[in-house]
Amino acid sequence: MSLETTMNSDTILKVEHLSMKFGGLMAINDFSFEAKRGEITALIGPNGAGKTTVFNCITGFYKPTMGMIVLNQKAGKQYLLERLPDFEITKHAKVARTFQNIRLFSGLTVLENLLVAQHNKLMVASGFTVLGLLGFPTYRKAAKEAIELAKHWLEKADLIDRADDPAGDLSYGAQRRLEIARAMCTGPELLCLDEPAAGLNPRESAALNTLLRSIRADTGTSLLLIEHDMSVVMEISDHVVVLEYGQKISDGTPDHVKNDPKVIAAYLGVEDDEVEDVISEVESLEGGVN
Ligand SMILES: Nc1ncnc2c1ncn2[C@@H]1O[C@H](COP(=O)(O)OP(=O)(O)OP(=O)(O)O)[C@@H](O)[C@H]1O
Repeated sequence: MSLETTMNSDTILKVEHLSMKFGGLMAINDFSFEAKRGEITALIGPNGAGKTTVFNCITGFYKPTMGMIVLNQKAGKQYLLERLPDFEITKHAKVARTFQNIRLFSGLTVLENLLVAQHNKLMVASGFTVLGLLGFPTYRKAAKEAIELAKHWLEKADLIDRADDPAGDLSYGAQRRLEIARAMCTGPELLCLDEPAAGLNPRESAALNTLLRSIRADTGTSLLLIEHDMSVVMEISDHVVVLEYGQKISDGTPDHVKNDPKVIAAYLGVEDDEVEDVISEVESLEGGVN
């Protein structure tokens, strides 16, 4: 489903008045934010704040109780994601995602995982017939291009030397990069990453940051990530949105959010009326250190 509305072309994603209710629990309550094209936007917040629920609404795994989610493609075509089934969100709106738990085909090789991701393209080239098996020229050309694209992303993810190894043999950090490479092979306009740094050691975390930065620099893909690792968030994000109990409590640059009293209070778990005390304590500690 597509529509034409006036929207700033710099905006890739606009979430408006999103609410999601599970029985009596209001997991997301009137949440709005925008992600800019070509930027890395991070969605952060304490455990249970509603981050994964927002992701699931954007990627079609949940249908929100209320609200609108507009995906604004580079060419100007817009999609109301809350009305689309998940496979159309991937295929037409060009939103790809990774999961908190790695979901690779562990028995297939690293390269094969990236070719499976391009299955749709190859099926079209085969005319949905046995032409592929018979080596029809259009299919051969598409298959060659698919391998080239896979190799490109294996280079970017620093996995080219492991192309023929089973994906299950890779280290945890390498599997995370493979998942991202696989998502990039689908040519997404928006890539949603659910805790990409979870469980990574500092070296793997640095390799992940390099990959995400190169995606931002070299492709038109915008990134939206949920992340608990603040060093990753503060280092690579252009824009940070903070959720607490399903509501937005802060929105801005990493520096703005880091110094926002509401965010400090949310992470320290203090009540609103204690925020000022916490801030002055933090400031006096900072004064002491400097
Ligand atoms: N399918 C569901 N059914 C019922 N409640 C749910 C469901 N999914 C999430 N919730 C509830 O919604 C709230 C938000 O959960 P969510 O997983 O979105 O938070 P989160 O910020 O991603 O947390 P974490 O950082 O721990 O992953 C929680 O109270 C959770 O228990």
